[in-house]
Amino acid sequence: MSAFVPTESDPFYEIMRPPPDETPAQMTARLKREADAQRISDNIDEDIKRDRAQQRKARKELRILLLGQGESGKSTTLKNFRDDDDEPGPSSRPHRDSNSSAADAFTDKHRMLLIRLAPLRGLEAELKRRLGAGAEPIHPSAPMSATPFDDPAPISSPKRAPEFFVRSWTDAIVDPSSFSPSHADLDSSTITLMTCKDDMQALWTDTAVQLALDRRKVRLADTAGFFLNDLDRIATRAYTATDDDIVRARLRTVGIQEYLLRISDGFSLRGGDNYWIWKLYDVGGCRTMRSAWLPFFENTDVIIFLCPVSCFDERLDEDSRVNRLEDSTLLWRSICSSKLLTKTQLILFLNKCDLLKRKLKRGVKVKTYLPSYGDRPNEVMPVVKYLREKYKEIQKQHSPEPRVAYIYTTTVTDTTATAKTLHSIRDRVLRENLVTSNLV
Ligand SMILES: Nc1nc2c(ncn2[C@@H]2O[C@H](COP(=O)(O)OP(=O)(O)OP(=O)(O)O)[C@@H](O)[C@H]2O)c(=O)[nH]1
Ligand SMILES: [Mg+2]
Repeated sequence: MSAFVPTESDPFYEIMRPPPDETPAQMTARLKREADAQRISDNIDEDIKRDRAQQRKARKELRILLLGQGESGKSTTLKNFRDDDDEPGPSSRPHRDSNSSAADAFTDKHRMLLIRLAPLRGLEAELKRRLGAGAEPIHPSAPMSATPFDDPAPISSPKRAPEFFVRSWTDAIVDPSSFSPSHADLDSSTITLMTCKDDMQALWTDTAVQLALDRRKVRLADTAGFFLNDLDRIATRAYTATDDDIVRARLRTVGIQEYLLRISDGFSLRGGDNYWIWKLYDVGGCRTMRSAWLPFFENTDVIIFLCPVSCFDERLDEDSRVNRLEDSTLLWRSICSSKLLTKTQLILFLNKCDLLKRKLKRGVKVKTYLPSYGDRPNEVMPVVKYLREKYKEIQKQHSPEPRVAYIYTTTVTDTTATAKTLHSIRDRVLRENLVTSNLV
């Protein structure tokens, strides 16, 4: 620890200035006194923090922060905290229409489809208006730090942050019936979608269109919020959103959102009276939003950090010069080394394993983008193992105090598998916090 050395601009300079005739021995003694005072002050801060944590735990309250870069799957993980037993249905691949026009040329038929589908542009604008800022694409910005929260200067109260939303836990538990036509007015958007359904299907299954997409390496089916295979089910009057639809829908998180969940001590969301309150904080992950994270570090018991492992060849939307995996690694290192988070339980999700599998199958080589991967096999298991070791090592090296590594490989759009992961996490988190709060 470095001792406090006053500068001339410091208001206490006159009082704290070393005496002009200080001998080396006096200086050593003074520095020791100052270091001791600093240590006592640090210990008091620590005690206050521990007391607050104990009080929260005595109230059976836990604060959990979801962190990770934009599109890493934080909000999707949150949706999985819904205690719903419905199995998601499998989605089918697009079948190509063998009767469609000549393989690789656009014709009058395509031009006609474009004209007939024009109302969808108006529909898109209307939906964006209703959904707000989260539906807008990010525009690339000037270079920004990956970890703006490392600079402790601009701490602002979360309550005063302009983009802070508080939601109740009933909002987090989405009621599918609220999507049914009896509740939602069958407005012009629904009607436009129904009217355009056949034309959208004709365009999507058209061989020339599919070939053009292949040629331009546009992989729509891998992109967020892909629903074109499900038009028959979705573009209808009776459409009700399924669990699978909810986790695949994409809306950027703007600012920080708070959700409250009641978690039973019996490790089930639908428990008896004996429950914990979990306060979950979902943050916007792109670089422009990360400075808002810092105020939430102070009293956080658990962090679930998402690293999308499929992103090794992708770049950030907000800064196209930055590789996504590198950004995620920088973030993880900074979270691990943060002094404010020394006592925080870190849970790492190596997410988007399904997309990693598809990408490797297409022949994209990890080594090209991550030279340190070397000559290991270009397959899912070795890639995941490599990243797991890498992230585990970062945690070990950078944590101010030793802590357990909780690492899960996930595909958070797979609600069945994620339910099992979250169940195991609930179990571990509750057990650990019951122990630290002396409740067992
Ligand atoms: N295939 C696949 N898609 C995923 C997975 N995890 C998330 N997604 C999709 O990726 C998109 C982004 O996920 P979000 O949960 O919105 O990401 P986020 O981290 O909340 O992003 P920001 O709010 O911008 O910080 C959504 O369309 C998800 O459906 C995954 O494991 N596999
Ligand atoms: Mg989000």
